[in-house]
Amino acid sequence: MFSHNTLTQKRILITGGGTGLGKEISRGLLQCGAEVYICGRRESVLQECCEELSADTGGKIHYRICDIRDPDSIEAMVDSIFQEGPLTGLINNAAANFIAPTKDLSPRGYQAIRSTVMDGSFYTVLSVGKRWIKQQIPGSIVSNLVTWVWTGSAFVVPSAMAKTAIDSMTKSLAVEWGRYGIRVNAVAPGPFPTEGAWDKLNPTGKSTGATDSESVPMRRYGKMPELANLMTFLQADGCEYLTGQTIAIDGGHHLAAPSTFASLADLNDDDWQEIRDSIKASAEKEKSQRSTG
Ligand SMILES: CCCCCCCCC/C=C/C(=O)SCCNC(=O)CCNC(=O)[C@H](O)C(C)(C)COP(=O)(O)OP(=O)(O)OC[C@H]1O[C@@H](n2cnc3c(N)ncnc32)[C@H](O)[C@@H]1OP(=O)(O)O
Ligand SMILES: NC(=O)C1=CN([C@@H]2O[C@H](COP(=O)(O)OP(=O)(O)OC[C@H]3O[C@@H](n4cnc5c(N)ncnc54)[C@H](OP(=O)(O)O)[C@@H]3O)[C@@H](O)[C@H]2O)C=CC1
Repeated sequence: MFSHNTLTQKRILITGGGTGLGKEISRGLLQCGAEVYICGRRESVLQECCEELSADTGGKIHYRICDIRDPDSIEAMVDSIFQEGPLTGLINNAAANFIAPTKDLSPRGYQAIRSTVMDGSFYTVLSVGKRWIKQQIPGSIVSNLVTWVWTGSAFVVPSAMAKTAIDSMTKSLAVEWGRYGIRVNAVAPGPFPTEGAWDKLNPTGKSTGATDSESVPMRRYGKMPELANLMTFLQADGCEYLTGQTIAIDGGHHLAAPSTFASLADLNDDDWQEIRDSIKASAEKEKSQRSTG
């Protein structure tokens, strides 16, 4: 779809780029000639991802350890990247999520999601955007959202709220920063199975609904190269007039309900306990690998 030099001269930071969708988007950007920076909290995961993608693509990929909930950590990361040369693009992809009945959420549970998805994306945009404005460099910001920005979703309320906030940031900043040549867009994927998301959203196989491919009009999950191609298009030159948009890539899912977790209302307390235990086991495994945060 694109040539190997579509993104030559582009230097793109993708948060949470060491796993899942972020890793496959990184692969796509590298195949088109971009230099890529990824970040996350687990050094071993980032290191392995860089080794694998550089061997597979021959492209230039670097990592930074960073907790995007901490604005100082972001500033240090962005500063060190700009010392090697300015970025041309930013992809807000890092996120946190788990399914839970909202009545069972503690303030800390809500904050864990909000601080990553809403605050983390905003802090990163601010850190990169203010440098672009000061240095008079144009740039492309793309946030990885979800179709719940239009539909909402039960049982993942903090995620739906925080993603919707970033949808609003996308529209607002497209206007405020248009005069600096900074484009601000977003994508809203439907289901693209990853270990990280499925461990937190369908841990026991009982939480179908949003994660069920049969309810997608195209009767299949998204394929990673499809999302990587959309991200490449939004980071490439040629359609700079495109800004302030959130583009769905979901096989028509949100136009043909249920693309949400509304159906989980049928689960009982025992189901929810089993789900919570399973999510906790996945989160603890990831935490034991963290270098920060
Ligand atoms: C359209 C179709 C699309 C199809 C479907 C796809 C939709 C995609 C939309 C978005 C998808 C994603 O974002 S998927 C991304 C998945 N990846 C991740 O989540 C990676 C990052 N995750 C994490 O860091 C952790 O898992 C997470 C728990 C969120 C945060 O870790 P922390 O160390 O910061 O926090 P902890 O101390 O463990 O927990 C903080 C509080 O949260 C509570 N908590 C933790 N798990 C809980 C649970 N299951 N139920 C209730 N509460 C829970 C704890 O009890 C704590 O509260 P107290 O008890 O009060 O202390
Ligand atoms: N999979 C799907 O079907 C869909 C996914 N999405 C979106 O795609 C994105 C990627 O999800 P997916 O790949 O499935 O899930 P993953 O769990 O694989 O990705 C989340 C990434 O974010 C990083 N991360 C989480 N918290 C922080 C933090 N505080 N600081 C820095 N990095 C952090 C994680 O790394 P680490 O733990 O090392 O910090 C991890 O690499 C998310 O924004 C998600 O909402 C949207 C719609 C559908």
